[in-house]
Amino acid sequence: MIGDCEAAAFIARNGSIDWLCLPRFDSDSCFAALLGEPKDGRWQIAPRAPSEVTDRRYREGTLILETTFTNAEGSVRLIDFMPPKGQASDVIRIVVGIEGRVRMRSELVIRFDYGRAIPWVSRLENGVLRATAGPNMLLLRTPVSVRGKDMKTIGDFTVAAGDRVPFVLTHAPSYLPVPALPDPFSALANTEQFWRKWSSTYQGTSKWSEAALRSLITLKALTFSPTGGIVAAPTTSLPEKIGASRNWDYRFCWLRDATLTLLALMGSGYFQEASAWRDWLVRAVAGNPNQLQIMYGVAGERRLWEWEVPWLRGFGDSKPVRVGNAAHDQLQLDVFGELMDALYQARRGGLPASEPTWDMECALLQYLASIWQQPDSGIWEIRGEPRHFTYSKMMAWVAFDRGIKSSQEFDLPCPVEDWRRIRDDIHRDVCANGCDPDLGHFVQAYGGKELDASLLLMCSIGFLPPTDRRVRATVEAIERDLLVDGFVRRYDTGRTDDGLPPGEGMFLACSFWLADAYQMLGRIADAEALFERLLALRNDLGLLSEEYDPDHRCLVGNFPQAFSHISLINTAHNLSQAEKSLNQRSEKKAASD
Ligand SMILES: OC[C@H]1O[C@H](O[C@H]2O[C@H](CO)[C@@H](O)[C@H](O)[C@H]2O)[C@H](O)[C@@H](O)[C@@H]1O
Repeated sequence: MIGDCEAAAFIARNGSIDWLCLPRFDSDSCFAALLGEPKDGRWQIAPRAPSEVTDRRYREGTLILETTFTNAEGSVRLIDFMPPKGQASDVIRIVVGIEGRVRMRSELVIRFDYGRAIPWVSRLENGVLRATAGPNMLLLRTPVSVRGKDMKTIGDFTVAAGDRVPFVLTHAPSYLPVPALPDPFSALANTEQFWRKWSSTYQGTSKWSEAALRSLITLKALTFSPTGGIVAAPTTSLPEKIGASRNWDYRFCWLRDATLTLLALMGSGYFQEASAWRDWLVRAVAGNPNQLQIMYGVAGERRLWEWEVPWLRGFGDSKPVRVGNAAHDQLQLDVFGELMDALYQARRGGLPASEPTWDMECALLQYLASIWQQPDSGIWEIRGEPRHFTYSKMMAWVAFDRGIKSSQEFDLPCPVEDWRRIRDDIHRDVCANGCDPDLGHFVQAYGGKELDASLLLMCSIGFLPPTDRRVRATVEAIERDLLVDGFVRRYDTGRTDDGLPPGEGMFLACSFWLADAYQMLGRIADAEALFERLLALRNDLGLLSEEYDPDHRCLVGNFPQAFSHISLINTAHNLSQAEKSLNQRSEKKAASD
């Protein structure tokens, strides 16, 4: 992935940009080969003769991708990046000759509207190629001579050691004048400086700092900088099981994912992003609390209607390809808890507020008081009948708990006696109905026997201490029933009616939560071993998707997913804290001996 903090492009190992939506993450795509075929739009730059990728990496601390191809003719490096967006969105590709004389080809297939709209291509006086379709325009500038063939734009060229051949692709509205196109070499220097400066804020010193920093850079890339909104992932419909139908559009801002991002950013010293997100949140949820949505568009849009794209065959034939997300109008009680917790943590972290949020928080809790007893769709957004999910109720408890703490610690007025009473009622209700007396552990939903990995969070949210026998029993039951190859399923899709055919990968965020639960239970060696195994699942560039398929040994689901990267950062911090305290304890002991 490369990106400009407003959109992201995905580059395959064969040098082909197979996914790109411009100018926003959630715009219609102009390259959709990832979800279909090359004819659905892509841009490949690669050696003409068969070659191998001998190296692929990000420049240190940046989102600038370098891919090195080697073949019998020599070796070239392809540098791909998107400069932080200025007037227009640009994708810049520079081919650098390393050894020999390598014959190269650029093959550009522009298809707007998710692969459907073939643009009208013309050449401007200055040699720039212009592709126009409806409201969109893409401009290509390169010293390479390009020609049209079979509805593609082809450019053949040869690169000798030391040569640098640039390509600049710029998006702009078709009804505006052609924007100034950037100089590719100074754009490279500026982009490198931008990311290096951003990365230098992170002061992590543990053995996991490098992994955490890569995840932080990924979260930054998922942040829509004009508004501060954070998308769950920049892709749609990458399947949770190859060939199946659990394919969703993640190019929106979930309150849950984004709130956890806020905490991970603040914990890593990134207060500016955290504060931009908090301001986004306050704008998005402003209004009547009974209209609160669980997700919004990057600028706070509310209408995220879901539709299917029948002409795209889907990644690995996984149909349907969906745009929009019907989960946007579900009731998910946990988001109230995540919101109240984030705003409480923001206060504790001293995050400056652009607007006071306390009145809004009071209104949210007043509304939650009237609905917490309702069934909901839960953290996993089931599409079956709403139920009384145990974790949703625990998070309703969190909402009141953090409201009370905010009021007490920051001297904010509230009906504290009422809130205390409701908080305690919810706790009693969860312990009475969410914990099965025969099994001795918590269960997914009231009255059921099923397990759910969200229950792993009950200690870290403060609902019960790690010493509680029901907590230990729940972790042990999850180890027994939800682990496959040591990784965690969120629930058993064969036994929980989620409205969908069963079968999906191991949920990576839940696997990190198990490592956190181990750490809280004092099982540090287990926690570290699981964390190391999870790190090993990252692709060669340090990126994680939503899930992992242990049978096919591949990442599945949308990519890269904020939820997975947030969890990685949090677990890295938890484990390094645990190591620090262990070291301090042994130092103290050594001193007293
Ligand atoms: O699997 C069913 C649901 O999957 C998606 O939701 C998941 O992703 C969200 C964004 O990262 C996350 O907040 C949620 O907890 C996950 O379950 C999908 O967006 C839903 O529409 C779908 O029902």
